[in-house]
Amino acid sequence: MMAQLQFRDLTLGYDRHPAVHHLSGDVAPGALLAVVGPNGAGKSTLFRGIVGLLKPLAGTIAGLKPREIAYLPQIADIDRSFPISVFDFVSTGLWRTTGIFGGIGAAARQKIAQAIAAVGLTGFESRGIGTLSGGQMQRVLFARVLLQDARVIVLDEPFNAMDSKTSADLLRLIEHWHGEQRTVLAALHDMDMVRAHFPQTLLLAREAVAWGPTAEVLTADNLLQARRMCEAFDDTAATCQPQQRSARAA
Ligand SMILES: Nc1ncnc2c1ncn2[C@@H]1O[C@H](COP(=O)(O)OP(=O)(O)OP(=O)(O)O)[C@@H](O)[C@H]1O
Repeated sequence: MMAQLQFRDLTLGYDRHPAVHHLSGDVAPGALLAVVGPNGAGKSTLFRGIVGLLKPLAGTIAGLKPREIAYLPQIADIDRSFPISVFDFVSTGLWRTTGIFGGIGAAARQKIAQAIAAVGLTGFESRGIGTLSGGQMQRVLFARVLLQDARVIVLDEPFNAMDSKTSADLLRLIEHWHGEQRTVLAALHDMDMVRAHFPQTLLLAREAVAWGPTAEVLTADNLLQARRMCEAFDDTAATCQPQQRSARAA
């Protein structure tokens, strides 16, 4: 089956400084893939590349177009001072079908209400997003993803600072998406959760340390190697020139 996402010698970064380096691999349709690694390993950077917020410095990402992918950014990346209600924020999940200035009809309103209900926030529709707790805001982000109805879903630390009830509720939603054969990628730090619920794992430390079945990836050796590689990585290094790359591969 055709891969849903294909990375080929992908380098992503900022101001010509690589943050994800020479990543190659395929994400199969229906995969439930955890992306793990120490702080600064490049997980968010990879996700920004997948959803088109960052252009590759080198290499390629092929497969679905960014607008076909639903993205849950890290909660810290959301400007919650923006005066928008829960209902209106969740409704932006329909932009792909309605356009930014498209009207919202009765059927769409019902879908939005259903998405808000599915994450347990009925009654919060007219609240400003700035008045929500962190866990409530995370549920709002999930409702927006739900509404996008995308084949590929990319979740950046979806369980950050969340109580166990909220985590369990949202994990059920992810498992439901997996049951519907959607492809889900999630950046996570909780290795017990990854081992229990995510069949595939990519361990990242600027480069891929290991990628495959979770039990084979999350070994003590691989985790130690990932930590060492992140600590040793030179944040100020420039992107490799093509001739340097082929010399490395030789
Ligand atoms: N907007 C940016 N401008 C410059 N450098 C950035 C930017 N965003 C991230 N970086 C750098 O890119 C590297 C990878 O960061 P990234 O946020 O992708 O890591 P991460 O694995 O998601 O980390 P964490 O687990 O802490 O969220 C880090 O060295 C970081 O400082």
